[in-house]
Amino acid sequence: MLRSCTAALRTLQALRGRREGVSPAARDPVLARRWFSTEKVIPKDHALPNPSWSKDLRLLFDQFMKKCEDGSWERLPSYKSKYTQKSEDFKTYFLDSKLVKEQLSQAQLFTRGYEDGLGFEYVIFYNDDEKRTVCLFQGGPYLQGVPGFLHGGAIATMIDAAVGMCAAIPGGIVMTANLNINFKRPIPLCSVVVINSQLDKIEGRKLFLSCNVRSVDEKILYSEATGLFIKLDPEKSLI
Ligand SMILES: CCCCCCCC/C=C\CCCCCCCC(=O)SCCNC(=O)CCNC(=O)[C@H](O)C(C)(C)COP(=O)(O)OP(=O)(O)OC[C@H]1O[C@@H](n2cnc3c(N)ncnc32)[C@H](O)[C@@H]1OP(=O)(O)O
Repeated sequence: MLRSCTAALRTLQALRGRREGVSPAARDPVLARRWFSTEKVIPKDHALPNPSWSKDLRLLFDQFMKKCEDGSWERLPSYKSKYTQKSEDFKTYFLDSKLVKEQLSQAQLFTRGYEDGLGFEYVIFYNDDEKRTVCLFQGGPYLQGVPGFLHGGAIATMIDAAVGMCAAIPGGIVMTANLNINFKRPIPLCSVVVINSQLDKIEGRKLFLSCNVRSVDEKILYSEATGLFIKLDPEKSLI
């Protein structure tokens, strides 16, 4: 655990050192391309391995990618701020266009706001026949609560995101109305856990889901949760 935390912190220090005294475009090739060329920037998909991923996370990732080959499972891509169809629909139906233009240009997904390895490293796989998701999650050193363990809010965030995706694929534009979590064992910082979520029932606009968080060898049950997600009504304002 300590070795992967140290590696993530060292990468951050190296990046910071490299940044001193250079212009933003000189240190960021993506930014440079945006400023100096008309070439379209391809947003980075964060649900793919990077050097901060531990051996456990890579092994599990490879296993699930194998399961994707026959089409029964699907890896869900994940972006910091790319506009997916769902988020565009959300903005169209539920947000004021002035607010979208003026205030959301800096916005990015909470779980993707950290540099590689320091915060939430995860990938979610979806099985449509079984209406369930599996999220492989490695919580980095900036998610600490009690020393050496993940903050409960970070665990809740990851559960919300994983269960939320399991609700959003069949449900469309949904929001969390209720999330009930039992924290049964503390999760060691920088370890890998598996978050299993499933859709239990749909009643009108209500989607009921359940979830458990386990160790890679499935021997430790870290948390259990249930969630209620509501499909938003485009006739109703959120504000
Ligand atoms: C998840 C994916 C989303 C995809 C879409 C965008 C794409 C973005 C891309 C990438 C996302 C990455 C993933 C992020 C994941 C994180 C998700 C979150 O954390 S969401 C933030 C926290 N949640 C809030 O802030 C909601 C605050 N609450 C509300 O705004 C309203 O309460 C809302 C919309 C949830 C429901 O309001 P109403 O007016 O539409 O519906 P009413 O009539 O109140 O309820 C409908 C039914 O549900 C029951 N209900 C509502 N809340 C309940 C509750 N808390 N407990 C029990 N029942 C409840 C009611 O009793 C009613 O039931 P009866 O139809 O009469 O049987």
